[in-house]
Amino acid sequence: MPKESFFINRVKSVGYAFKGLFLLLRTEASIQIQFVIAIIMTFAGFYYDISANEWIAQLLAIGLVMGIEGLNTAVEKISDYIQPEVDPKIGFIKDVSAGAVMMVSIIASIVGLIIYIPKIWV
Ligand SMILES: Nc1ncnc2c1ncn2[C@@H]1O[C@H](COP(=O)(O)OP(=O)(O)OP(=O)(O)O)[C@@H](O)[C@H]1O
Repeated sequence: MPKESFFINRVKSVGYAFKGLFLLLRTEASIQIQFVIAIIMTFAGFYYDISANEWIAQLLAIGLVMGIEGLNTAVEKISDYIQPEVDPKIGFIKDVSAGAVMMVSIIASIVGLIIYIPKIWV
């Protein structure tokens, strides 16, 4: 494949990915809620003047939760597309996908507690 076409294809892929990001933010309530929480936590980070390492942990936690939520949304959409009827296998697939979001959300909450509890209560 010629180099130019490879480069143009990469640029197009980035464009599609941004389109997906805006679609998630515009249409998915769970992502919208997480986005609002991310903004609140960013303000909290500046207010409590958290360290560089704490910013890294917080940003990774936010990115992980929202990224996995995006994949969970994709799993839900594929599931509804391939099987609109009630189906225990689809139920299992959706449950484990939601479980992945829950797993990173619990860890992200713990990261938040580790960062902010000493700043708020000490
Ligand atoms: N086709 C189906 N067959 C069996 N169980 C299903 C099916 N669709 C959904 N479920 C069950 O309902 C739960 C919620 O599914 P749903 O697709 O509404 O997800 P949600 O988390 O409510 O999504 P949303 O982000 O759209 O609010 C699933 O985790 C699963 O247990």
